[in-house]
Amino acid sequence: MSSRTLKVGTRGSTLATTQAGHVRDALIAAGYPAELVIVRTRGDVVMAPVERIGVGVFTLELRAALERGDCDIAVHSYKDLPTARDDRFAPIAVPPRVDPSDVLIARDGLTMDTLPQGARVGTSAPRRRSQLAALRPDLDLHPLRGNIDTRMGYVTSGDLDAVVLAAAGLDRTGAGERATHRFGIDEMLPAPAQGALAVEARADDTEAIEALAVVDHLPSRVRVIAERRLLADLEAGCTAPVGARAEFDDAGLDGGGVLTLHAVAAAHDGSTVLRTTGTTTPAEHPDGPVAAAEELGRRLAAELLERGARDLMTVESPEQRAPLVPKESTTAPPTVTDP
Ligand SMILES: NCc1[nH]cc(CCC(=O)O)c1CC(=O)O
Repeated sequence: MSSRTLKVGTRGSTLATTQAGHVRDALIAAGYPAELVIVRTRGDVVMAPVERIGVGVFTLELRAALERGDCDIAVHSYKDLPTARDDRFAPIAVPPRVDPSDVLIARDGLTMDTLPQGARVGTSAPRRRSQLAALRPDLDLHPLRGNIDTRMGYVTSGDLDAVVLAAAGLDRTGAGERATHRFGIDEMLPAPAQGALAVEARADDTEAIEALAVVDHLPSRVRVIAERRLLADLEAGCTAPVGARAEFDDAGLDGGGVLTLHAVAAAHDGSTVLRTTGTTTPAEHPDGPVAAAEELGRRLAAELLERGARDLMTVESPEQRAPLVPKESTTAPPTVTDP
C-alpha cells in the first residue's frame, strides 16, 4: 500500500459531498489516504428539466474529470448513470445502499391518505408522475427541479402541498424526519439503483481499483445489477416511466437468501401500469450472484416487453407546464437543450 492520497471527486451539492465524504472516510479507515475534490457540473447550474438537459448531465462531467486525472475516484448517485458500460473506467463498486424508496414531503403532516382532492404535488420524473397519477388521478402535478432544499422549500413557502423525493437524499443529509409518507412497494417503485452510490476509477489505475474493493458491498451491488439490467433491457433511461426495486430476504446473500425483484413500466399519464415480480437465489447460481441478478432483470424485462411495455413507454410524454424555479435563483431562463 502506498501513501498516495486518492482524490475523491464529487459534485458540490450537500447531498453529493455527504455521500462522497462517506466513501472518503471508508477509504481512510481501510488505510488509503483520501481527500474530496469538488467538480462543478452543468446539472448544478442549469435549472431546465432533466428530460431536456439529458440525464447524463450529472455524471458526464464528473467522468470527464476522472478521465483527465482531476480526481482518482468518482462518486455518483448510481441512478443518474447511463446504463451503457463505459470502458474508460473499472467495474463500478457499490457501497452499502440506503433506503431506495421515494417519500412524500407534505404540509401539515399530510400523507397519501389525507392529501386533499386536487392537492398540488411537485415532481418532474416521469416515473413518479405516472405512478402518482395512477394512485391518485385527482392530484395536480407540477414539474420542478433544484436540489433537495429548493424542492422542500416549495412546501414550506405554500407554493405546493407536497413534493416527492428520494428517501436516500433526505436520510443521507439527516432530514429523514421531514418525510410524511414513505411509498411502499405496492404504491411506487423507485428508479433503478435509487439510494445506491456508484464508485468508479480509471481502468488503468490499479491502485485506485484496489481501493474500490474496500468500499464495495456485494449484496447492494447484486440488487442494483438486477434493477439496472431490467432498465437496460427495456431500453429505457432514468427519465422513462420505469421503476424497479430488488430486495434480499432476511437470509441475505451470504445466507443463501432469496432476491426478489419488483418492476413497473407505466404509461406517462398513469392510465396503464404494468407490474411484475420475480425471484432468484443468487448464492446458488452456478455462474455466481451477479449472473443470477442479471438473469432475473432480463427475465422480468422480457415479460414486460411481452406484455406491451415498449408501446406504453414510447407514447409521447404529455406536454408539461413550465417547471417551478426557485425564487431566489439568479439563473437565466433555461436555454440549454443538448446533453
Ligand atoms: N436525479 C436526481 C437525484 N439523483 C439522486 C438523488 C437522490 C439520492 C439517490 O437516489 O441516490 C436525486 C434526487 C431525487 O431523486 O430526489
